[in-house]
Amino acid sequence: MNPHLARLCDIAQQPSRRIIGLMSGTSLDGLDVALCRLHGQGIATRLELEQFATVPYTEEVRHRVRQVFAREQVSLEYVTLLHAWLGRLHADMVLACLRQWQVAPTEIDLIASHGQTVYHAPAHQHQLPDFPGLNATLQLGDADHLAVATGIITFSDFRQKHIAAGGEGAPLAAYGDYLLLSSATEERLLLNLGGIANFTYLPQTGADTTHAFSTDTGPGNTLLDAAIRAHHPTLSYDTDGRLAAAGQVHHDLLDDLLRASFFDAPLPKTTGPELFSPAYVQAARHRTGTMNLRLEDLLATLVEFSALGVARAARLAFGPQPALAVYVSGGGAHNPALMAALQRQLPACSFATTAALGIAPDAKEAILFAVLANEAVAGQPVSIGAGRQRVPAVSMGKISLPG
Ligand SMILES: Nc1ncnc2c1ncn2[C@@H]1O[C@H](COP(=O)(O)OP(=O)(O)OP(=O)(O)O)[C@@H](O)[C@H]1O
Ligand SMILES: CC(=O)N[C@H]1[C@@H]2OC[C@@H](O2)[C@@H](O)[C@@H]1O[C@H](C)C(=O)O
Repeated sequence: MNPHLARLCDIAQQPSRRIIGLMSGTSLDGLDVALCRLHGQGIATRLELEQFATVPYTEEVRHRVRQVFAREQVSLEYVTLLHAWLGRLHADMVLACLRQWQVAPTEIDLIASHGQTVYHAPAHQHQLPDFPGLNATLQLGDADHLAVATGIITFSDFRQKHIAAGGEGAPLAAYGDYLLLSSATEERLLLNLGGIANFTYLPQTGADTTHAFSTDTGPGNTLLDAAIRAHHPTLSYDTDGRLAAAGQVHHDLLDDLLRASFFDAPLPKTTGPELFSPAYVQAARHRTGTMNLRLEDLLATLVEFSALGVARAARLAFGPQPALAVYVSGGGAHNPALMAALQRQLPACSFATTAALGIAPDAKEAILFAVLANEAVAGQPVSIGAGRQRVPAVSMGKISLPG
């Protein structure tokens, strides 16, 4: 037997595994690296987050990713090179973290690498007649580079199996959220405010997965970050939402932003910066004569837009006045202007961060991919939701062996 496969069998039979989860999302802020110890599998999974770091992307990395990110037309040569280059970059970042944490690569069982999303194309969004009904998504950063450079067996490209089995490739959060955070005593909404916002609904049913689901809701931080970058190229975000808090919502612009059919489409659904782009905001500003809006007012309007996206999805799912315990994760949890807008839009909900449930809000998405790899080696495929909201029961991730 290939010794790496023998090692994988051993790893699958261990009572606990040390898995590094990697996530680099739509904000292009950096690579999230979560060193997790996962005990058991399935609904009995228990997480210890041993270490976490966000290794920032330099301006050069961001520039390179933006050459292809969410663009319909790109150089195929550039995409090809970026795939290998990001794989190596992520490997170097992991090795640097391990050195800093004084952990040898041989002490790690697996890496679970999400890769860098560069294009997300659910059928409802691309509507291309050549590919009717086809969902597709592309993450770059080939995992063979991670496996070879670190010597650690690496799982990657998790989204493709979800699509192959009938999903849109996202959000995958439902699986990990269900395994780590479902409760028999509380109905929960786990809201992630990344570049794109999404939530997972976990009914108060403990092990019954029939009514759980996750969906994207629209923009999270992506339009806010783009707006501030256009005015202050050296800033990557509106720190603590200070500028947004000093602005006024422009209601005509807000109404225009809400025109996208995405907001009325049934749940669950996914989206990305392909739709919610600076060009989308520019078009709405042209139509509403708000090209000269103060930055503060633009940010206040975009904050309200993100919050309304979440509220609309919650109302579609739970009726006019959702009353749920909401636990927030992702970078938007650090933006008080966004959190205040959410509380205004969903007054009957209570808000806390996932820290209240023992999950560091900035680490949650990277942890989710570690959980998916843990399930792929040691678990059973779990079916979540029912009807349209059902997500396929599959194990996800492709395997890269180090040699
Ligand atoms: N102190 C802060 N004040 C305001 N916003 C903040 C703060 N800290 C982080 N953010 C926001 O969070 C963003 C990063 O969020 P996160 O890392 O969750 O995104 P991501 O993982 O790239 O996105 P996605 O979940 O869509 O893949 C930043 O770009 C910024 O907009
Ligand atoms: C295609 C893609 O990378 N989608 C991301 C993105 O970031 C947030 C939202 O859009 C979510 O659908 C997804 O990530 C999380 C981790 C998910 O799959 O649950």
